[in-house]
Amino acid sequence: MTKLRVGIIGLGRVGRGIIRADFDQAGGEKYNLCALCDVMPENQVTYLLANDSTYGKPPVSLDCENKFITFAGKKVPYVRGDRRRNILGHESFAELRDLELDVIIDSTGTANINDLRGLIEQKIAKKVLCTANIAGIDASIVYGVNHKQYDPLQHHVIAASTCTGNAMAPVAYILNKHIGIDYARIITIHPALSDQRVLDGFHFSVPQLGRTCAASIIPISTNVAKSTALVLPELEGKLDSISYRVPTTIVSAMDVTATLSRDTSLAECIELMENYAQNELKGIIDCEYDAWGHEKVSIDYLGSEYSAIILMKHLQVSNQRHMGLSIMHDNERAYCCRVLDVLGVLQDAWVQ
Ligand SMILES: NC(=O)c1ccc[n+]([C@@H]2O[C@H](COP(=O)([O-])OP(=O)(O)OC[C@H]3O[C@@H](n4cnc5c(N)ncnc54)[C@H](O)[C@@H]3O)[C@@H](O)[C@H]2O)c1
Repeated sequence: MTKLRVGIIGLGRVGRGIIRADFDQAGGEKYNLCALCDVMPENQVTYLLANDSTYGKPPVSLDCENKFITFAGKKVPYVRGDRRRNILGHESFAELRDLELDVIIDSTGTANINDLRGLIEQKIAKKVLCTANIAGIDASIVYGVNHKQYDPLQHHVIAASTCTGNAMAPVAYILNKHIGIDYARIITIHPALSDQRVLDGFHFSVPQLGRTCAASIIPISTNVAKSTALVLPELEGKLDSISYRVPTTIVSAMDVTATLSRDTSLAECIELMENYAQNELKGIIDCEYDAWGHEKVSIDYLGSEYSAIILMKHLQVSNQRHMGLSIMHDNERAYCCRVLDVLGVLQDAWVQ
């Protein structure tokens, strides 16, 4: 099978994480990486790829020269450009067009739907895969939950949902399919992200994200309820969510309290989760039973590729209808692995 020609715009935590996940999983051979783009100069991107404060050194040698980043000897064209300033007709994007990409991943966090459709209209790529659920996309895909609904003829601008959407949706899918969810409140305890300030300062849209990130637990609204309902529309209106940003760098926790639609038992719920973890959602969810009788802490899940790790000791059912669920996930690593999985879905269904 011909490998898709893939480009990535936005080489931040997620953009670089996608490249790294591909090298870890398949020596960089899963897809044909043909273009990289960010506002940074290529030597800074290379420096950040080679020196990752969270994951350490990558499993590949890196180098750079004018307009190329080299991975283990393979030269990948690098385009320095700011899509916000002038994507359409801008010289740097003409360079991208010449690379004849099949799919471009947008992991900038700054795109709107017009930007993304523009990439297709201007023939920069045939499909766009975005790392956020922005308004107006053709489909949001959570691998393991709704990836079989991908339709290459209808879906051109696709999102691989969000990190928390990928953690919540598989578990919600299991519960809703077999027991039913009347209502759930989802609390995410999320590590700091690059949209926060190191010290008090200006934040263009959420003032509390402008507060010193290491000094506070910062409550903010989050889209995890919406992201889950996007792939499980039957849950629309039944979910609420809030996020607390905490001063850690990686691994997110999720605490869910759900009212179920029928009576159940802890034993039934354990069996359900175990069954999916070993079969239909193998590699996507994991049931965690501690280490030598001791509970792990968030950093112990660094590098985990599971979308959701269910802390089985904290799975609770009370009064047969109320469920408490604790989940952990490596918000970068697991998400980047799912982006690769969604790319695989696009590749398997490639018709152009
Ligand atoms: N960090 C996570 O855990 C995580 C997980 C899942 C999804 N996401 C989503 O992925 C997106 C990126 O998140 P991130 O954490 O990697 O952010 P980041 O700030 O680390 O990276 C964004 C990168 O995009 C570049 N960029 C921004 N605007 C650009 C433009 N107009 N043209 C070219 N390059 C541009 C920036 O220079 C930066 O390198 C966000 O939408 C975020 O919500 C993040």
